[in-house]
Amino acid sequence: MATWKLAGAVLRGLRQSAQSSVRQGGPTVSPLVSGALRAGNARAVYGNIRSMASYTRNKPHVNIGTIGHVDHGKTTLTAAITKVQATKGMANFHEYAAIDKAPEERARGITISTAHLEYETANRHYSHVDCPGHADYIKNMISGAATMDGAIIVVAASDGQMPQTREHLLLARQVGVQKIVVFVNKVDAVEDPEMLELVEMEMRELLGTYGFDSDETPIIMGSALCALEGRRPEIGEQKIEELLKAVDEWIPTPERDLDKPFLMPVEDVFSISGRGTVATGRVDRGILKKGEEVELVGVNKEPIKTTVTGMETFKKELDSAQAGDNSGLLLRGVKREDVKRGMVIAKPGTIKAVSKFLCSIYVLSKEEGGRHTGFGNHYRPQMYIRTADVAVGLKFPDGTPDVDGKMVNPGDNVEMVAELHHPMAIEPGVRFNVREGGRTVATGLVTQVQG
Ligand SMILES: Nc1nc2c(ncn2[C@@H]2O[C@H](COP(=O)(O)OP(=O)(O)OP(=O)(O)O)[C@@H](O)[C@H]2O)c(=O)[nH]1
Ligand SMILES: [Mg+2]
Repeated sequence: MATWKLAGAVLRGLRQSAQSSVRQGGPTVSPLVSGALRAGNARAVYGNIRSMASYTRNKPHVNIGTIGHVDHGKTTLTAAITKVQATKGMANFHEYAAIDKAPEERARGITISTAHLEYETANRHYSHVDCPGHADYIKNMISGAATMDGAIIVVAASDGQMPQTREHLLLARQVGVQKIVVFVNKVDAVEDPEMLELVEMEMRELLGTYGFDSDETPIIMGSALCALEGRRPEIGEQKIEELLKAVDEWIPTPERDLDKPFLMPVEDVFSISGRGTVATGRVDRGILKKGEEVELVGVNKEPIKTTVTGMETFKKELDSAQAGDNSGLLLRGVKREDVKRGMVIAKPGTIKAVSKFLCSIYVLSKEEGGRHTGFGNHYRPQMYIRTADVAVGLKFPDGTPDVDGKMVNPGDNVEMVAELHHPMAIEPGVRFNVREGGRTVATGLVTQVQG
């Protein structure tokens, strides 16, 4: 630990002279535009074709994705992976511009919405979500990460860890990602090999801080750009091979909850004219067959009843959607505007929309990127639950002495009562993040539903 801390200090010194490639935040996109962007991605999962191939479950399926600070090379790496796997017939090559395809993404050179794509290795079938690194779009990152079984964190060797390297590790952990593989990118742009060693030490320290295995986590160093451009295979293509091997070996195929009642949090929604509304997301638990009835739970007090008349994964037809699948469900008789990201699609009668619950909260310290000051009763931040984000009021439980004078300080663990602005599908054991003023300030767990 002591050496890591020291390494961190040395590295920070080194970096003062190094040029940072971090871009400044520009104007944010309007909700309308970002809605359109998201729908574009949902269409990767569900096509508008009536006759299509069926999805064959001949390999275990795992959901992964790229996370990390803005500009560190997540989209370039995603494109490079598909390029390398395409040469073996295990992927369709997605060019960089085909992943960041929205006009605003191209103009600003950043990822705004998540992009979903698929590829295979010899051992497994992967669904991959490329997340935005920019702090303004963390909402999209959280809902993308909520679908991952494991993640690749990309960190540029030229910059080392940056604010969203840390925040993404924290959020990934909090949404249930257990295992991470580190890709130290842009090694072509770094001349001093000592710099790479320091980045590795610093990343190991960070992994430990956020509850990941600091010693055993694989760290691969390479250049996504070289791999994509077919240059310097020793840091390009070969490193992509090493990365995929590490992902195959280090990220376990999760045990899926196939026996529990079906539940899928909605990540994206779009409509196909003449056919209906499609909701996409990663199935959390259970199995659903075509033609079965479901409920859309959340936002409204009462669920919306509907029937699933079609299901697909990456434009391939599914007979049933099961825990772990990244799927699109065609919903009968439901309007596009009635389905919202953050709702869940569940087996009827198995989960309720509630507004009020008891929770256990950990308030991040200043050093962890949290608040510098405490907060009191009736604190009103934004809560992120599964793929949802909703305004919340947090207050101390009834009977707390001196409620008006009581403060919760950074670094504290506290039990509080949460009241959501609108009801969501909540049950004990569900984890959430709390954000305010553009940063994550607390994480928590639902302990008891109150109504
Ligand atoms: N020198 C060098 N540049 C790279 C490498 N990988 C990516 N880049 C460049 O870094 C810039 C950012 O790459 P992106 O892949 O868009 O980064 P990102 O992490 O997806 O960025 P956001 O999604 O906006 O957070 C681009 O100009 C890339 O060409 C690399 O291995 N070496
Ligand atoms: Mg990107």
